Amino acid sequence: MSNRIKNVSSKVISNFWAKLEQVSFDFVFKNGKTERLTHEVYGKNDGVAVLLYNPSTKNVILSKQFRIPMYVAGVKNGFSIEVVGGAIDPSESPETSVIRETKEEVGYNINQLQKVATIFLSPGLMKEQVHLYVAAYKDEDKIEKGGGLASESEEIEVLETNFLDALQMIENEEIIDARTIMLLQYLQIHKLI
Ligand SMILES: Nc1nc2c(ncn2[C@@H]2O[C@H](COP(=O)(O)OP(=O)(O)O[C@H]3O[C@H](CO)[C@@H](O)[C@H](O)[C@@H]3O)[C@@H](O)[C@H]2O)c(=O)[nH]1
Ligand SMILES: [Mg+2]
Repeated sequence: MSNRIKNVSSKVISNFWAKLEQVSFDFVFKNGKTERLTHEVYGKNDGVAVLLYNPSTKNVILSKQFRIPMYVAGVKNGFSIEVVGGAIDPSESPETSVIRETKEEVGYNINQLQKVATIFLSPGLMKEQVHLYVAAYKDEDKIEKGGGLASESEEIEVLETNFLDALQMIENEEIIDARTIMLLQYLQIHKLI
């Protein structure tokens, strides 16, 4: 069963924000037959996402922003309710990236991160791995307005939401981002809030 993938080559189709490659490879099927396949692979740096939760007030911090892929899919006018997250800068560790994204997007200063999982969001298309975290916060940790970076044309609305209301938003399909659903359910399963 070893060495079933041979002669891998890649052609860059687009390299705008992230890279779209056409990857060709010989795939040896279980019956021993080899076929040359070409698949598209998309991705940039790996990503992070974090759900902030306040054990005292039972609130979580979510964000709302425009997502063009969602708009193109004809869903929710493109506005998505999500956890904090984004692409890791090349010089950063995942943890440093979470702390920076949290400040930029929602204005909180967090330091205690709890790792939940590393996931592929769409393994048939994307090579990006996303490192998921939860982090407890207090009201005093709010140090900036948040809202995203104007220099990157980000416009992020910060939503401080009761945890049970957030779970209800999964039920009624107001929240449809996979990372956000996973992390809300993680809090619920582990009774962290
Ligand atoms: N996605 C994307 N973003 C772009 C593009 N051009 C500019 N941007 C800008 O680049 C910034 C990316 O912000 P981040 O917070 O780093 O990323 P994100 O959009 O929140 O997260 C998305 O990408 C992550 C990294 O790949 C993913 O981890 C995450 O799941 C999500 O798809 C945003 O300001 C966005 O407007 C583009 O072609 N595509
Ligand atoms: Mg982001």
